[in-house]
Amino acid sequence: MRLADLIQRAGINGVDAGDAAVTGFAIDHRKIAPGTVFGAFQGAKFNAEDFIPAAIEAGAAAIVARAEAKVEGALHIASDEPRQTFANLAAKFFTPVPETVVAVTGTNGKTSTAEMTRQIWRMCGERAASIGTLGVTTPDGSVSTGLTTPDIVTFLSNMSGLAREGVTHVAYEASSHGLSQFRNEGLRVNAGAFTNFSRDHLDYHETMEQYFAAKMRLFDEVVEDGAPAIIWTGPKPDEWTKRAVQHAKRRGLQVLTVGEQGDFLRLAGREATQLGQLLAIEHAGETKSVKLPLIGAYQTANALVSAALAMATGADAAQVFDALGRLQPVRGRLERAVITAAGAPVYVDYAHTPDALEAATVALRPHVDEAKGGKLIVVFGAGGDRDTGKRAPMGEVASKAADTVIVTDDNPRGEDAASIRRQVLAKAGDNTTEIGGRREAIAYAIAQGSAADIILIAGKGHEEGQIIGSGDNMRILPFNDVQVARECAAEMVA
Ligand SMILES: CC(=O)N[C@H]1[C@@H](OP(=O)(O)OP(=O)(O)OC[C@H]2O[C@@H](n3ccc(=O)[nH]c3=O)[C@H](O)[C@@H]2O)O[C@H](CO)[C@@H](O)[C@@H]1O[C@H](C)C(=O)N[C@@H](C)C(=O)N[C@H](CCC(=O)O)C(=O)O
Ligand SMILES: Nc1ncnc2c1ncn2[C@@H]1O[C@H](COP(=O)(O)OP(=O)(O)OP(=O)(O)O)[C@@H](O)[C@H]1O
Ligand SMILES: N[C@H](CCC[C@H](N)C(=O)O)C(=O)O
Ligand SMILES: [Mg+2]
Repeated sequence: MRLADLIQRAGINGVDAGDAAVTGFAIDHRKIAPGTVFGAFQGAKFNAEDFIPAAIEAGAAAIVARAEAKVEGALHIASDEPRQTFANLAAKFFTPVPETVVAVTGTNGKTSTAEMTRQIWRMCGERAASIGTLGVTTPDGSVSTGLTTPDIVTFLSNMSGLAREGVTHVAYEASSHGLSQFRNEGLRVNAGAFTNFSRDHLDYHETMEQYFAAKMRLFDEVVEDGAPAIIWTGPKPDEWTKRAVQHAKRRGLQVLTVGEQGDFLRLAGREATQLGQLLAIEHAGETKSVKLPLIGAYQTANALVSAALAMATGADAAQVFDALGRLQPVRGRLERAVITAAGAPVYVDYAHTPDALEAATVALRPHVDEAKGGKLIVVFGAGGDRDTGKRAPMGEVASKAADTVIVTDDNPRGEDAASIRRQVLAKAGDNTTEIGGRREAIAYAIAQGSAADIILIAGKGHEEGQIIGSGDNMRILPFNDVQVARECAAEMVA
């Protein structure tokens, strides 16, 4: 492929690439082969501009970097926003791409929504895939990628790989890190969704304003002109929701609100049943009744946003409503791991923000048999090397929402686990106990649980390991909450 053609198609002016050919794209200088275009970005740990000479030595055909970067011996594609320019250029190389691509952002619910959108499409007969925290899920299986948002080269090559395998519909999760680092764009995005906004990741974004601005790049820049913007609006739309609507309107997108206050899909009624929820949904002047086979208000929210994404990109409404009734649970999201010998149901949930802990406990509270003196028992911790300011609010929320709370460890990474627990405990009430080892904490909760109780193990969801240490000392010890809960329940019987 000729570099000059890619440059022209990406709308980059003032660069003469001559006859140079392109063989690939890389953002890591160690992955350069002759003919590769190297994106040399300034990162949190490295300034890849330092690796430009080595990249050229290895045969880089061109370097996308700031104008100030020193490039000698290869074409310099200079840009004020090298990551964005690189994404746009690479996207012209990695083709074809799936016909229908949608992106989901928000603090909580991105993975669930991307995954449910994939399921709905599949039930509508499309070959669909999703990309996010759970990895890449295709019609043929799933592969874990480690990060919610892969790097831009992996993202774009995955997209074209999926298209080549015949996948026509992809829903991907646009994290704030990914959006602010231009890690998932360049290709046409047909619709975008915003689930909700609350505290998280302030270690990286510093302020709520900056965190919100990162998310709003989805509506401001990433989705195509005039695209549908699906926005969740709960019973009382908060300021962030209103601002998301403003962003979408300002860009001229087609705003489709969903929820108790929604215009496109209005949640007119929601009743908890033993195994799910009975929903009344208004759409296009008609009210449909849907038996959602999942519990918890938050799962209704994600299911409806997914339904709207599918409908807004061409799926038949009747088929979508039918699919809602057949949704499969999303791994690690209010997943019932086991019922103990004493009869206590144990749920695993990926809640790792104050808002998510609230949502998960609200979802489970109705299942506690209060008439029989049942308790909601919650085990959770907060991750190391992540937003420290969310820790005390998480402890406070859990101790208010649950009857018994056990604060334990969740991926301490490079931090001292005991110090993280202390921060979580700062505003927690007397109903809170501290047990460092996560297995011991889970065993303790399970030993307490009776048939009237509900046990919630929060924070790790689908994760398969406990991350301890950082840098060269980082280790991932195998750990899966569902499996450990089952083991602890079995040990009690033995
Ligand atoms: C803070 C952060 O987001 N970092 C991500 C970011 O790194 P960075 O650009 O700052 O990279 P860097 O390590 O400083 O290196 C700068 C550049 O030098 C290059 N390099 C580096 C070394 C070398 O020898 N040669 C070389 O060329 C690197 O490839 C990179 O392009 O870009 C990298 C590649 O795209 C990511 O792997 C990396 O994720 C790190 C590992 C990470 O932990 N990220 C987490 C926080 C994250 O992004 N999480 C969100 C989930 C959030 C959520 O779900 O709520 C996600 O979307 O996954
Ligand atoms: N719509 C929602 N409203 C409030 N809380 C939610 C919502 N959806 C999910 N949650 C909570 O957030 C947790 C994580 O859900 P999910 O993995 O779908 O979110 P995410 O946005 O992808 O998270 P991450 O940022 O870690 O990738 C759930 O286990 C639940 O506790
Ligand atoms: N995507 C989130 C996941 C957090 C999960 C929790 N188990 C933790 O380690 O904090 C993050 O990287 O912040
Ligand atoms: Mg996710």
